[in-house]
Amino acid sequence: MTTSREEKHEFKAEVSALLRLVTNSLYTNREIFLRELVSNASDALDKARFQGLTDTNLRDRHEKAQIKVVADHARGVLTIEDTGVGMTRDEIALNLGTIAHSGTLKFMEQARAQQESGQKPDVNLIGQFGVGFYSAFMVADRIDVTSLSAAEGAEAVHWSSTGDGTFSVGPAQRSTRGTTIELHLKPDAKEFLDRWKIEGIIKRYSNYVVHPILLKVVDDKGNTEVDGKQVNDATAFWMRPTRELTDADYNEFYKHVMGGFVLPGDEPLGHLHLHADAPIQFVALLYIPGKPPADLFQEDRKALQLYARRVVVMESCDKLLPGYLRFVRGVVDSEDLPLNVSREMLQEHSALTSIRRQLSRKVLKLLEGIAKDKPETYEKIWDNYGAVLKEGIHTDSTHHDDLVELLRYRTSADDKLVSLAQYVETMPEGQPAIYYITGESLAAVARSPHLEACRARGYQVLYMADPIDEWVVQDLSEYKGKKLVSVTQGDLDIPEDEQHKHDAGAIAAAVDKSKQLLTDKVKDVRVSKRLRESAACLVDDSGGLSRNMERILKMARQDVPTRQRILELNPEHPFVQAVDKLAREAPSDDRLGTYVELLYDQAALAEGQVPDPAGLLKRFNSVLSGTIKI
Ligand SMILES: Nc1ncnc2c1ncn2[C@@H]1O[C@H](COP(=O)(O)OP(=O)(O)OP(=O)(O)O)[C@@H](O)[C@H]1O
Repeated sequence: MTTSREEKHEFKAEVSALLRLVTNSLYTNREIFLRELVSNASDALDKARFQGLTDTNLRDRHEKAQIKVVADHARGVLTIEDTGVGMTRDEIALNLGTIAHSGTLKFMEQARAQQESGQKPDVNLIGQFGVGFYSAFMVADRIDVTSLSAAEGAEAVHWSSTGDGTFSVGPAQRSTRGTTIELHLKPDAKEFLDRWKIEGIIKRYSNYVVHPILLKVVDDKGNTEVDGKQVNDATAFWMRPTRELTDADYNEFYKHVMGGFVLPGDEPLGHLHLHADAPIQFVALLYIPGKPPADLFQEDRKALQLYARRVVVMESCDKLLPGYLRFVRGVVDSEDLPLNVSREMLQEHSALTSIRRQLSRKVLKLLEGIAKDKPETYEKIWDNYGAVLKEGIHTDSTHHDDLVELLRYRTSADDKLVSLAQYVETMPEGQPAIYYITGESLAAVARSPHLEACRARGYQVLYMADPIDEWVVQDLSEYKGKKLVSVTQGDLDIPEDEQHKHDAGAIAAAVDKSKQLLTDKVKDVRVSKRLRESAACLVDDSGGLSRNMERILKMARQDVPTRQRILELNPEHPFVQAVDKLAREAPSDDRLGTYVELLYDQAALAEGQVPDPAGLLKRFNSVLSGTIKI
């Protein structure tokens, strides 16, 4: 709805809080405000270009796409102007007064957490949270926005605020579509009128913006000093031939892809620059980010940018790579995509499927190459994205074998990551299977008694501590003819060494007594082949859900029944032997109940669980008091 009156509005509470933070406490890196406003202008130009392809009624359809930055020393005003889609009255009040998405809150949470831990809130990442516009209040004590929407019939609108909790919206004069943002610079921010400073900032942060950024400078007497000098490159970086580009160039463009800024030390761990001709013609420039993007596990995460002949057609297109490669960021530009269709139709276009097929293969090849030639870099990739990549084992049967070769695990041998190929190569002679253990964390699996027999035989056990590993092992029953065997499930079939050979009836009395006394706690009791030092452990049946899987499903609020487990006793353990002796010689001795319970307690404790702490203490003390002789 349009109205000719000037109206005052209050910012939504979270915007006010954000503004207080931005205007009062952040004085490092103030220059990023320009990057944010230029990026908004560029987005608005992209939108206009895209809408103009299908909407013949769009205002100023053939208007030249450009961004103008005007430094007016006489007025003390810095202006950023674009010929983009503009905003209607309703849009301006919504976009610059409330928050259409949850970005502000997330940004505030992060800033607050930084403040609480004694750090300065990092304003640099403000753009990643979708609240970049407000960063302009770091340098301006008043902002005037004039905009004319490209929509048919829209009227020009003026927005103004001093960032103090309110803003006003009213009519304006403007004849061509686009947006002008006037920053009335604070007395201590006049440096942002300096020509060289502005050029430096634009080159640093916005060089790869594909629209020309033109600079005009007016001196303090009102004379034009510079008129319309183009400051940025304004070329599509990805169209340049690979042979002309250096690693430094690629790293620069990486910053652009990541939204203009990356944290210190965040250099891409690899990149892929692909010029493909058949069956679809496209160029892709993809990066493996040095630091995991914050939205990696969010539904609305960013994906690759899709261009059709240098025009952005989708800011974030998740059809170009499978979900398990979602950490890859970059640009895809195709000659073969129709420009004059809706976004929905584009999403379903067959060219995307073909591009996705090629990109998936190439990214996996890139990873394979890094794993082979730069194992240390690959370890970083694995630590950052291994849990995401593993999803592919379960979801992508086409690339199953390639993905299996990319798997890395820490093992019971040491802290190094190994591939399955390395594991098999270094297996001692006679080792019949590949052993693994799944659990809640690396620390938890490392102290598990289930590893004892494998350790004693010199067999490495793969540590699987990501929830997704439970699905991986379901889809990977064997590798190079060797079965993958869980050390926590089933009757572990490890060849026994001479020293530890014992017959199944070795501790028959202890086993029988435990079965009898623990009927409501365990499904069965048996002699263990996997224990060497510990007295007892709990194992799962072979097949069926593992204990860890049960835990994961319960955390995901799925209704899974708790299955009873099997208690295994170590026939070489003195406590087990003592219980066995007592059970044979005095089967009705009252103490047997306590001892057998204690065996069960130990097994549960080894897994970090104490089902009955009070009972455990009582049992513990009754045994201790019996042993201390004064
Ligand atoms: N120059 C402009 N032309 C048209 N719309 C604009 C312009 N500047 C801002 N807007 C609108 O205001 C909204 C809020 O801008 P803001 O910079 O705060 O966040 P954002 O642009 O959504 O996030 P990000 O900067 O991370 O892309 C934008 O999404 C856009 O709709």
